[in-house]
Formats: sequence, C-alpha cells, structure tokens
Amino acid sequence: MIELDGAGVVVGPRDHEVTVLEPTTLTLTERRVAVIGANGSGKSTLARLVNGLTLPTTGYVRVHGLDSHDDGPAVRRTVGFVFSDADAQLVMPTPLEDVALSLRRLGLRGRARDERSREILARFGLDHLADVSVHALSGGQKQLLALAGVLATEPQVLVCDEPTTRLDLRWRTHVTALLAGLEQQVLVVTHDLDAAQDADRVLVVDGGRVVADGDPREAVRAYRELMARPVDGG
Ligand SMILES: Nc1ncnc2c1ncn2[C@@H]1O[C@H](COP(=O)(O)OP(=O)(O)OP(=O)(O)O)[C@@H](O)[C@H]1O
Repeated sequence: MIELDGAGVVVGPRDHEVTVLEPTTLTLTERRVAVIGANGSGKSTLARLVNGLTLPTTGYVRVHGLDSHDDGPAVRRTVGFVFSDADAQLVMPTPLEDVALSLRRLGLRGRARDERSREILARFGLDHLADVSVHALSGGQKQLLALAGVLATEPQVLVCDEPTTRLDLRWRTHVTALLAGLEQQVLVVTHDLDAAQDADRVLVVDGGRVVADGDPREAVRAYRELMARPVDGG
C-alpha cells in the first residue's frame, strides 16, 4: 500500500521556489496503477516520491507503513525503481555481474549468487547473454535486464518510470505483459495509453497536480481532452 498524505515537492532557493508537485493525498492499494500526463507535469516526481528517491518537502509518503523521511533505506528496499533509460541503471560490464550486484543486497555471496543470477537471467530469457558486454545488448534487452536486476531484490512494490518509452512495439508488448504478470503492486509512469487503460487505477497529472484519478477509461479520456489543448505559446 502506498500512501501520500499532503505530500508535495517544492524545489529551488526560497526566492525562486518552484512547485513541482502540489500537496497530494492518495492511498493506492490497487495492484496496477498507471500515472499519465504531459511532459513536465510531475509524473516522475510522484514516482520518485514513492521509493524515497525524492523526499516530500510537505507532508508524508508511506509505503507499507514505512515513512520515506524516517525509514528511507527500508522504503528503498521495499520499493524497486526502474528508470526509462536502462543505461542509467546498468552499472556492471555483463548481465551476470549486474544481477549479481543486485543480489549482494540480499546477502548472497559466491557461487550461490552466481547460480541465482543465472536463474534470474533465464527467467527473463537473457541467460544466453549472461557473459556478453552489456553494451552489446539491444535497448529491449537492456530494459529487461534492468527489470531483472530490480526484481532480483524481491521488492514488495515496483515503480517504473516510462519503462517502455524507448522500446519498439514488440519489446513494449513483451515488457508490458511481464509487468502485468507480476505479483507485486506496480506503479507505472507511462505515455502508453493502451497499457494505462489496462491498469486498475489511473492517475492523470497536470501542472503538478493529480487532476483525474480512478477508472482507467475515464482517466484516459480526461487526459486526451487535456492534450487536445494547444501547448503553451502554441
Ligand atoms: N530539482 C528541480 N529543479 C527545478 N525544476 C525541477 C526539478 N525537478 C523537477 N523540476 C521540474 O518540475 C517539473 C516536473 O518534472 P517531472 O520530471 O516530475 O515531470 P514528468 O511529468 O515526469 O515529465 P516527463 O514526462 O517529461 O518525463 C518539470 O518542469 C521539471 O523541469
């Protein structure tokens, strides 16, 4: 369960403050939550609040009862985060080493860790690429590897910030299906309205505020109406 209790984010020096997210109160218990909205509307900020990458400057964020201010490390262990740019997430030379690095956090060492890493890669269909250079992987393979590395840590909640934006249709379908099949609660920031429509709950963010929330069809319709307006200065 994800709780935002008046959680807002203001950045910048006191005389030039920018409100990135207005104080927001939400309780998310649905298994599949999608967040949609225009570029720069505050979606990533909302996503980052959930795993403590960003701390609220007003209010509170709690995940499974853990407060991101008071229990930051525990929140980050509870919530896995997948970035849209897999290159930003993959830090080791090979897929095997990358997953093994994630498994260190679970306390696995030596051969047991390598075996477990290979099992995880096999689960994601990446076992044949275990020892190649990460740079040799396609964008889709990299995104899958980033997901494998995060899921290897067995998070109770998964937050994905535009996990399919850089993928072709085949990979997008694959990763979307994979996310849909996960047991844990998943919050996805996405521009893929078909994927959003399949969520249990959709939040529409605009100008740093949640302006629509609830039934996926209605939320997507509200988003389309918003996007039909010309861009600022357009
Ligand atoms: N540290 C910061 N300092 C100044 N402005 C910031 C900061 N962090 C975010 N912003 C601004 O806040 C707004 C919301 O950012 P955010 O990344 O949450 O948007 P987004 O909806 O995820 O956008 P996109 O779809 O383009 O990724 C943007 O205009 C961004 O430039």
